[in-house]
Amino acid sequence: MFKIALCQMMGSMDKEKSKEKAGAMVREAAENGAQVVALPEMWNCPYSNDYFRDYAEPEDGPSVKFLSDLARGNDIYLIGGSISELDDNKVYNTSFSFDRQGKRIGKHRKVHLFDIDVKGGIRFMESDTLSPGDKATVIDTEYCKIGVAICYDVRFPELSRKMALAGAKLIVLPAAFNLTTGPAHWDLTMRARALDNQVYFAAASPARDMDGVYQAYGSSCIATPWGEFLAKADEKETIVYGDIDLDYVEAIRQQLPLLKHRREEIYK
Ligand SMILES: O=C(O)CCC(=O)C(=O)O
Repeated sequence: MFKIALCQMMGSMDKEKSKEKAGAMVREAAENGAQVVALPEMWNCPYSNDYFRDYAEPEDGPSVKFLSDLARGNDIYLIGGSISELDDNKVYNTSFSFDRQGKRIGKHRKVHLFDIDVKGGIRFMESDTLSPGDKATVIDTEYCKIGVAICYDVRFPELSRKMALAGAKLIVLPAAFNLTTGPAHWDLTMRARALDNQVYFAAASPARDMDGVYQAYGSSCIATPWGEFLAKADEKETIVYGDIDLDYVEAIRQQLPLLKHRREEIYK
């Protein structure tokens, strides 16, 4: 059993201000007993193609160092949301993870870029500025294996399934849905990924800023392996907490052996 905290923080155009906010929320979560803490997608960069390149940093840049210090200083595992990462003149939407000593234990580049055009709703073309990652990410912690994916990645069940088959009992998703697809699909998708993989599924969103360049849906949440919500935020700045019970994962997997009943030979 361990406690996870999702920091639903209000972003800012000012990177230093975002760092201060992230630092304060992670500290508060650790003081409240969280052993694993997650930040949202693009927590230090406005979520817009206009800004990704300007705010991008290399993996040895100050934001990654800041996250490592935050993990070590608070003695927690940190899933560092995602930041805009610059590598070889390409920009990625990347999540870095750290152990209690601040050692980097994971790096996930968003695999599925958010290119959609919903009539009367939202058009967004991440691929105008971002490049995709090319692998699934599962990190090792003293509690269990944790899968890490980013936002739109959640819509591709194969990725979560791959992480579950690689041993993940918890999947953490830094995410920033919007006011069109959020109300329609957020709850359903998070619960479905938890249910069909019999994992805890924890999604960390930014708080909603109606004056910002992007209005996030908020609703950071933790779904159980039974497909229910254990905790869920509204759209305001807050920290969402939940106890991850690994015995419960095993119990559900025994009682309803979905993962065992798979017929891979038929799906190929
Ligand atoms: O899938 C969606 O509806 C939202 C995805 C998104 O906002 C993202 O990938 O950043």
